[in-house]
Parts: sequence; C-alpha cells; structure tokens
Amino acid sequence: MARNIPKNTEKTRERNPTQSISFDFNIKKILQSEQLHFVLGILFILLGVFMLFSFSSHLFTGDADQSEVEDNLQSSIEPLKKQPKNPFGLYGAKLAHLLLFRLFGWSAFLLVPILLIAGYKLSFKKEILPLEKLTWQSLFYMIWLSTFLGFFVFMLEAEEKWSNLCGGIGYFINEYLYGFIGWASFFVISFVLIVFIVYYYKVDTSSFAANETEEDVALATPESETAEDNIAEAKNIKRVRANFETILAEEEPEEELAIDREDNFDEANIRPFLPPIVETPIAKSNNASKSPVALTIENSDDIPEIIEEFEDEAPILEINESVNDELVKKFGLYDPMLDLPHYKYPTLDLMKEYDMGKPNVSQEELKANSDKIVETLANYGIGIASIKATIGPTVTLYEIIPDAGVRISKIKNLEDDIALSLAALGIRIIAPIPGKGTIGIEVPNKNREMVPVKMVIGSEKFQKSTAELPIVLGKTISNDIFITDLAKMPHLLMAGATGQGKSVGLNMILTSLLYKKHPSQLKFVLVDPKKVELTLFNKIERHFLAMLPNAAEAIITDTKKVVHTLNSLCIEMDNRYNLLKDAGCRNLKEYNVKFVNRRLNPDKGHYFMPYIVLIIDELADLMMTAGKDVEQPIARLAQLARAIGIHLVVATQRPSVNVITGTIKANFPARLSFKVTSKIDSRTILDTGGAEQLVGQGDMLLSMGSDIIRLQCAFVDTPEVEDVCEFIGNQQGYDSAYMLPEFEGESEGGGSEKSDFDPSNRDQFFDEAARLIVTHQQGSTSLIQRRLKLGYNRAGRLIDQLEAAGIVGQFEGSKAREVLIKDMETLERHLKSL
Ligand SMILES: Nc1ncnc2c1ncn2[C@@H]1O[C@H](COP(=O)(O)OP(=O)(O)OP(=O)(O)O)[C@@H](O)[C@H]1O
Repeated sequence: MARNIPKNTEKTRERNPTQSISFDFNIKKILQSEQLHFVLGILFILLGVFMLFSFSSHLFTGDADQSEVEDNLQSSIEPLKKQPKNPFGLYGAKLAHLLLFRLFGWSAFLLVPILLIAGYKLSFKKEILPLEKLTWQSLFYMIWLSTFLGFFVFMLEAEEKWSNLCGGIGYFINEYLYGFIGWASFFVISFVLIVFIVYYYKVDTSSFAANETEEDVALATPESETAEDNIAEAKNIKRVRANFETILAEEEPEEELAIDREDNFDEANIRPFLPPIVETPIAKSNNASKSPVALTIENSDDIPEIIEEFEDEAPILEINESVNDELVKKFGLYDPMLDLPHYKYPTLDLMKEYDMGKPNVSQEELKANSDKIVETLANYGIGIASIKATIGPTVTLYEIIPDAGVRISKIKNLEDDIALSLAALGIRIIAPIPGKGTIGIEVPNKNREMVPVKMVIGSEKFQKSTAELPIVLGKTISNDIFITDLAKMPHLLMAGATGQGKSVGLNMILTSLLYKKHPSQLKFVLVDPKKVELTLFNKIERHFLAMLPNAAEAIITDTKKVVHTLNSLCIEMDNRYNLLKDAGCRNLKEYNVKFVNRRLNPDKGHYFMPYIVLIIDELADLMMTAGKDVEQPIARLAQLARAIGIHLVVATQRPSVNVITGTIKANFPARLSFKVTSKIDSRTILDTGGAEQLVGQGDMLLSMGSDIIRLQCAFVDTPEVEDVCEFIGNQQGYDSAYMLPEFEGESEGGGSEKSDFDPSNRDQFFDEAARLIVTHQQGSTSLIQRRLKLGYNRAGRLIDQLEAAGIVGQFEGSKAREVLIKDMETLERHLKSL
C-alpha cells in the first residue's frame, strides 16, 4: 500500500490520511537498519557479560546485600543505608537478586549464553548455535533445574542457606507439589524431564524395541512427516556420524569447515574424501518391501534391463524436496573440491615456449605439389576439375574434384604412383572424403611443424571446454585444435610401432586431464608393465592415483597385480552400479548431481564418485603373460563401465589379433593409431589401412565410429610432465591414494565351493553377515555388500558359505534367497553349533 502513495509533496502530506502509514514505514526501515542491529547486538553482549559478572559476584556477596536490595525493591526512593558489596553496584545486585534469589536460582546463568549468542547474531549476522532452539531449551531447563534443585532444598529444609540454588520458582513449585503428593514429587519432576526429552529431541523410541532395525524404522516413517521433523531427524543422523565433519558444518562458518575437513582426513577411513553431507531422511516406496536383487552384470546387453530395473524394481527413493532445499540452503551445495580447498591447478608457465618461426609450407612447395598431382593423374588419363590445398602441421591436404565419369577406385589405386612422383613417403588418399564429395590426397610437408603442448592446452577452446573429461590431442589437418571428451569415447585403444609417439600421446591425455580436473573429480589407475614410462606420475599419488589397499606402489608394474587391480576395478564397478541403482540414477553424472544437491545419504554408502581412468601402457606384455586373466576383466570393464565413470585407455606396440582380440576390440569404439609397421596391423587396429603410411613423430589416425581423422599429436616433453607432476605433488594431497576395493584371488579366497565349506575356515564376516541376513530376512548378496562394505565377490562367497551352513536357501535366479532361520535366538544357537 505504502508504495502506491503519491510522492510526498507538501500538499499531499497535508491532505493525505495515510501520513501515519508513511511514518510506520520509516519506523520499519529504522528497525531493519543494519546499524541498529549492530548496536543492539553489542548491547546484548554487554548485558550478557554484565549478568555473568554480577551473578558470579552475587554468589559471594548476595547474603550481605540481601536486606539492602530487598528494601530498595520495596521502595526505591529511600536512600541506601550502605553501598552494596556487589562490584556491579546496586543494579548489578538487584538484577542478580531478582533472577537468582527470587526467580530461577543458579539456572539463571543459562540466560547469559542466550544473550551472548543473540547479540553476536544481531551484530555479526552469524549464528554460532541455533538461537531459537537454544532459547526454548534454556527456558525449560531454567525452570526444571530450579525445580529439581528446589526439591532438595525443600526436603532438606535448607532454604535459609541454599535458596540461591533453586530460586523462588523452584522452591514454591516444590512446596505446592509436596502439599499434594509428598516426596513423590520427585517422580513428577523426573517424568517432566523424560517427556521433554522424548518429544523435544524426537527420541527414536522404536530403537528400544528388540530386533527392530534402522531400516524398519525408516520404512515406518510416515511420509507425511513435516519438514521440521525431517530436519530434526537429519540432524540426528548427523550426530551419529561423529566421524564426519558435518557437526562442524552446522556450527562453524564455511571457511573453518573447509580447513577442518582437510585436517580430519583419516577419520573417514574407507574413502579419504567421503563427503561431509547431511542427508534427507528417505522414506522408501512400497517397493522397498521387495528383496533387493544382487546386481550381476555379465554383458552390455544387460544394461537396458538394468536401467529398467532401476526404474521398476529398485527401492525408489522418495525425497522430501523441501528438506533438501533446507539443507542446501543451510550448508550450500556439496562441493567435492573442499576436500582440498587450496588446490591449485597447474599453470601454463610449466610448459615450454617454442619459437614457431615462419609458416612450414611455402607457396612454391604448394604449387609444385599440386602440379605434380595433376600431372601424375593426367598421365593415367584422369582429368581434374579443381584442386584446393589445406595446410596442416604435418601434412597438407589436397582436395581434388575429378572430371565427370572418373572412377574413384582408379585414383585410389594410384597411391604409390603419386607418392613416387612427389618423392614423398606417407601419402594417403581418402576417396571420397566423407561428406564432402571430394577426393583428398594427404602429402607430408617437407618441414613439419611441431605442435607444442602449451599452444593446445593454453588454447581458448580447451580452456573453455565443458567436457567431462576433456583431452586435447593435437591439431587436425586444417590446423584446428582437436579436443575430445574421454567420457563420451568412452574407451580408447591406442596402437603404434615403437618410437612413433605413443608415450607422448599417453602423456598428452594425462596432462590434459591434470590441467582440467580437480583431484576430487578424477583418479587414474596406471598400469605400466614397461616399468619406466609412467613412473613420472608417482608424485601425484596422493592427489590423482588410485591403488589397491596394501599395495606398495600406486603405479602397477607387476602382471599379477594387474590382474588383481582389474578385478578390483570390476568390484568397484559393481559397487558403483549398486549405488546408482539405490539412487535411481542412470549414470555417474546424474548420480553426482544428486549427491551435490544433498539428495543421497553418505550413511548408506553414497559418496561423490570421481571418474576413474585406467591407463595401460603396454597391453601386449600383459596378454602374453596373463592372457584370459587380463582379457576378461578388460572386456567386462569396457562393456559396462562407461555409465559409472570408469574409462579405459589401453595402448599397445603390437596391434596383432592375439593382443587386440575380438572381445577387446568390439568394446573399444574409439581407436587411435600412430604409425604401424604393416597394413595388417593398421587393419587390426583401425579396420582399414592407412596407419602404415603415417610419418611418425605423433602423426596419427583417430577412428571414432565410422569417421577417421588424421591428427598431429601435440608434443609434451618429459621434463614438462615432470614439472606438472611436481607442481601438483608439492601441494597438499589426500592422506593416501584413492583406495580400490580389495580383491582376493581365487587361491586366497575363503573357498567358494559349497562342498568345500569348512566351518572353521569361514570368512571373518560370516557371523555378522548371518545376523544381518536373519535380521532382515533377506538372503541378498547386495545387502551384505552394502552393509558390510565388501566387494561383490566376497559378499557372493559369504552367501555361498551361508547356504552351506544352512542359513539361507539355494540360489533362485533373480529372486533373493530364502532365509531358513527365522529369528536371532535360533541363529545364535545355530552359530554356536557350527
Ligand atoms: N607429437 C610429437 N611431436 C613431435 N615429436 C614427437 C611426437 N611424439 C613423439 N615424438 C618424437 O618421437 C620420439 C618417440 O616418441 P615416444 O617415446 O612417444 O614413442 P613410443 O611410441 O612411446 O615408443 P615406445 O613404444 O618405444 O615407448 C620422442 O622422443 C619424440 O622425439
């Protein structure tokens, strides 16, 4: 209304009956002013301090001042007979006398923190502790404590000496109660406290009932809970998770929180960066009563079914939006980067500057080459309508449009003749160039141009790239910087004869990712059977590397360990799929978005999932020594891991069929080839010839689906990689590398065959798993996996042992196994008898 009032001209003000409204408006403004808040806040704080000291002094001077203060309270006009002993003067003595002696007793001290916190909040706009809650609690405890202490003062008839303890309120309540029920008033007082605690703190009374589990309670939670209830419950969850920093998050300002997370790292023992997050209490849908089905993914055809299963069968989480919003409002979105808040991305000055000099291809060279092409083709009776040249860093592409009626295959067959006439190696004919209707002839330049890493990494295109896993490989034939997204590839197979630029290519991939990703977002698993190529990356172990628990080194060089690591990655994949299923997400990106929005519960094993990039520097070596043992997990990962953010980059010197087997090849849609020694090798890796014609030094062909592009790989020198790694390695990192799930090889396992089951040799988690299964009455591997935080294989072995021990029934396909023991008592007896 006030906004519609005409502007305050003298006239309108005279006539306008709404003048008072405009006055109100100003009052409101004054009340809302920051200055007033600040001043009031300081006043509150001073008052709090004044109270604290006058109350404390009263404990010693109260008796002496009593009669003086009482007199003054009766008639404040009469002059004081003697000065009060309280150093805070008459008013200090009066205030203390009123609040301590007449009203609340010692519990009046509780008013002090309220004043201090309220004052601080008003002045500095920061709530050290939740003020409203604190005020209600303090009021209750002031009265209750005064009554409680009053009981003893009254019963012991010590009011002369101790009336300060309980104040007037406590004493009179007890006097009144005693008149009715005598000393049983103590029960009433205690009962009031119990009622307050149960209702105010929303004590989960169901947890007192025997055998009822956390999950049952969650199921019992009425969906119509108010947002406030949910927040309170969320905070309860938080309280339990004392090892997470969440408590600090609530009570401390953001900056302090960040530092604390860093310091308390090892507290989150499973994953060093398990996120500090408060979760919305989640009520499960009706489907929750269905047994969760163990998730086994054998091949990529399963994926659509799994996704459907996510939608249909998975316990779908119902999220109370308002609570999440409340949490987000309070703590902000979850930021994984706060794990290492001071982390600095590598800078461009770590890379060498190269003097590029003049253009690498002269006009004369261009003219001479196009003349020779036209001439050679003319010699074979092929006329050319037009010719156009595009200069690239390594090769120049001459695009020709032949006269009408010329057969393309005829030109293609002239590859060697053209090479001969141009006296150049590495001519490649692309006939026709897809989508262009021209024929391309790539002719290597006499002076090739090196593509420095600084140029591509520093390019605007790369710096601004929003790809999930951006990698800048180098330049295309038309001098464009080529950037691709490894997350979309989703896996890359690399081949190239020795000395053709494979290692530089791998380093480019790693360097690109190191320049764009934060350690909390990405982890590398580095496999280096040659033992020398990737050692540079040791320095970034605590930032970017993942490793097996108890491994001595993060970079894996030993074939046996490679097999373990690959299998461990498969377990990680299964675990991640289970978490995605739980969260109702289809891929890692969706999952992480949900997590960042505080919609997933870390207590249920959810965490911010970093991408994992597995790099294998020499597959041939591994295939020779371990064959199927490495082929199978690689194929499985390649088939299934894309959705959960595990991407593979596998390089090999020998792209022969026994290294790049059909299974492996079929699952690597993106393939990159440096120069190879034969056309057959080129066919093995790219499904077409051409790679044998490359000119080396990072000249490469990238095949993604049907397209093949020629690229010049950028050059990153070993000292540059070293500097980047040192730059990262010198910064504060995690306590250790990212831990992959443990994997026990067949021989080390606890015996998976049912017939082999030996009760004395059971898994150390056997009893725990049995109790879990019987409590939940669900014979499910994924339950064991999630609750006991074990890998899929180990959980599977446990289920087999439970079957052998007669605790669960047989495997029944997609259904959970029947639980044969129905209650804990029988189970305990059974366990003892084993
Ligand atoms: N992109 C590039 N630009 C310029 N020169 C390059 C490029 N890539 C590689 N080279 C040159 O080729 C040499 C060999 O490269 P690299 O070590 O990458 O080969 P490789 O294929 O890994 O060999 P190997 O399999 O024996 O390890 C480099 O030392 C460098 O001089």
